[in-house]
Amino acid sequence: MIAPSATLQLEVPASTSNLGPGYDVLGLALDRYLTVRWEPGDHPLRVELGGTLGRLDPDRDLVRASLEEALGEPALGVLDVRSTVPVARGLGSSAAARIAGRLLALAARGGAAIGERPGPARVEREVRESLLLQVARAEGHPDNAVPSVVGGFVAASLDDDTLRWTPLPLSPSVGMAFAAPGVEVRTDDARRALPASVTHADAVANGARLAQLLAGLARADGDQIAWGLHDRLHTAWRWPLVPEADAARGAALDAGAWGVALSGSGSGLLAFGPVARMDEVAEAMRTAFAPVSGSEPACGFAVRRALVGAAATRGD
Ligand SMILES: Nc1ncnc2c1ncn2[C@@H]1O[C@H](COP(=O)(O)OP(=O)(O)OP(=O)(O)O)[C@@H](O)[C@H]1O
Ligand SMILES: N[C@@H](CCO)C(=O)O
Repeated sequence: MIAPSATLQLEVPASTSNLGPGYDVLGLALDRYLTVRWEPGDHPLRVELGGTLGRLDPDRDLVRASLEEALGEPALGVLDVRSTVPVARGLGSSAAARIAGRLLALAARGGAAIGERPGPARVEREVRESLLLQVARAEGHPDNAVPSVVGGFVAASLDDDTLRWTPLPLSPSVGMAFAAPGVEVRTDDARRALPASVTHADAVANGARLAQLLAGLARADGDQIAWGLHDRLHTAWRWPLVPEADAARGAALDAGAWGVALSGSGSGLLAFGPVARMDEVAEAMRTAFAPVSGSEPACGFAVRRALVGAAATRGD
């Protein structure tokens, strides 16, 4: 049984993924955060959940499960886990939780990953690559894990258990807004909804859109982004899982967005447009989702890219 020698605290940014045709490849860290604090103690680990995690069962917390899996033994003390990332809405909450648990385990074992210096401490390179591989394997895809650990906009792939990733340019003039209905879409379910194969024509068309999307995002070309967001690998099968998705996309476009894609596997949508329009776009989408009755109210907010990935933060 193990507890940290001093309080450990870290934050992990949310991530949106796919961005239309970049299925299982494109990922972007966003400025919503999972914050975790592990305090020493000599009693069995007590988990306290807050923010968007308040409805979850502390006994089945994914941060704790990842921490204890990585430790290989039970943890002691108090684990305070709170989040501003909506759960099962397409913002990579599960990847963030897995990253947090593994980073805490590394720090408790004396790894230099986090917690040794005051203020933000980035993850060391070797530790980072190993962590990325573990989380990408656990998730089954790398497009949430990579941006949440390294920050920014990335392309990532996990082929034959080899992880490759590269940063990508994103113009600061590209604004983004996220909104989701009150119902969740679990990634496992959304992956099961996909066909086993797609046509050659669809694969070619997707590559063409992806290339245009990346060029458009690099230089904030709204028309190019709008054209590039059309996807033929996953969206057609998942869009029907999101109630009022057509209404929310229409509302976003009416409010000035260039284009809209599923965020991750849904149920959230991510809109792109001029930075100055994004509060209104988010509110328009949220309003369109509001009539959907679910476990929680609809949400909507403008988002910005998070340049810094998972990092230690100074405790109180
Ligand atoms: N801290 C946590 N503790 C326990 N379970 C969590 C935690 N964070 C997320 N989860 C679980 O992860 C699941 C959501 O993960 P899922 O991969 O389906 O969606 P997501 O990661 O929020 O979005 P996406 O993968 O589409 O970007 C939920 O079932 C939720 O219970
Ligand atoms: N690329 C993954 C992201 C899920 O967060 C999917 O679309 O299933």
